[in-house]
Amino acid sequence: MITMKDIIREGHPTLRLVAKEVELPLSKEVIDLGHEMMEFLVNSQDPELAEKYELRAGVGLAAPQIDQSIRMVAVHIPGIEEDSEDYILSDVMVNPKIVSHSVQSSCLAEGEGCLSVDRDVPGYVPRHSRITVTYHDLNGEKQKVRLKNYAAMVVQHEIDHLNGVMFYDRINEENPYQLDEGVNIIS
Ligand SMILES: CNC(=O)c1cccc(C)c1Nc1nc(N2CCN(c3ccccc3Cl)CC2)nc(N2CSC[C@H]2C(=O)NC)n1
Ligand code: NI
Repeated sequence: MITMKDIIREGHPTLRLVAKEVELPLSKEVIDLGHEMMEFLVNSQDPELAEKYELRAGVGLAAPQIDQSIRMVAVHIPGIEEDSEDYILSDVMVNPKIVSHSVQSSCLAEGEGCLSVDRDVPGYVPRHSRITVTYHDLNGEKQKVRLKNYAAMVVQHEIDHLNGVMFYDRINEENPYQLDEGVNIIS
């Protein structure tokens, strides 16, 4: 199982690489890795398991974060309602591609955190408010999803990892809480 020791931290060169496209059909190794990445997110959100294995909670994980420079991310985004079993989005995305996006931008009101960044980096991270993403799932099926709000922020954060981009690259250096005209804040 993946634990925090498998997650590389900022400064590790792999985080700044452009990850390679995954060959189709998917190999057993890639499929197994995808399931392990999803298992990490599920475990990290379970209070007992997170404590037992000292996992930091996350809703997204990109393969480069476990030093595998391939284009695969896992997202496991719970509904906001307490203890609701339904998830806004839970899937492993192979070769995810943003095929269209809104002109409008949004950012998370509380900023962003990253499992590869062991410090608090305050500031708004402006991203596309809405995105349409195509990807292959672990069954090799082509998927197309339209995302907005929190899920759209998370998926863009993870796709950034596939292009060597860290969330703080997008924070305005002069004024981290700079808000351009029309940027929507998601709380
Ligand atoms: C600096 N301020 C902040 O971090 C921040 C501060 C407040 C609110 C938000 C909303 C913030 N922002 C932020 N909060 C999250 N979590 C909220 C808590 N949650 C979680 C925690 C415990 C159990 C189950 C779960 Cl579900 C895990 C996920 N996650 C991300 N990101 C950025 S996109 C990828 C995603 C990620 O997984 N990061 C590790 N950002
Ligand atoms: Ni991250």
